[in-house]
Amino acid sequence: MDRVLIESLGVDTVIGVYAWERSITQRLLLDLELATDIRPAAASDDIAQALDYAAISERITRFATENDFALVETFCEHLAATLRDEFAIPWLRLTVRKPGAVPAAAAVGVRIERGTRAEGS
Ligand SMILES: Nc1nc2c(c(=O)[nH]1)N=C([C@H](O)[C@@H](O)CO)CN2
Repeated sequence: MDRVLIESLGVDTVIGVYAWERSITQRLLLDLELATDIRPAAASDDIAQALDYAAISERITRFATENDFALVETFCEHLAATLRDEFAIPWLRLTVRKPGAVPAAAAVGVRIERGTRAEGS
């Protein structure tokens, strides 16, 4: 299956398990691979036939502002379900990094895959 990509999307959200994290926003960096068949979009040259990465990026930004989870895991799981449901995405890989959470690391985070990949993809 083909993929639409969104890389290093920055969003600001309330996220964290500690008390000091509950009253600030922190930046998360997201990478997404979204399975889709690009051939209908390519054949028609019509955005209506495409998985619109701009619309999905806007939805992710809104999701981040509307939620205030403790764990990165919870953010990931709920975001993956929201995107799969609203954009009819059969399979996705989502990586969420929290830069600065562990000062000695460039970033820490979580990667999940949800849904069913087409045969051989
Ligand atoms: N697996 C996880 N471990 C930790 C998380 C998390 O969301 N998932 N969060 C924290 C704290 O909020 C940390 O980011 C503050 O620096 C610690 N471990």
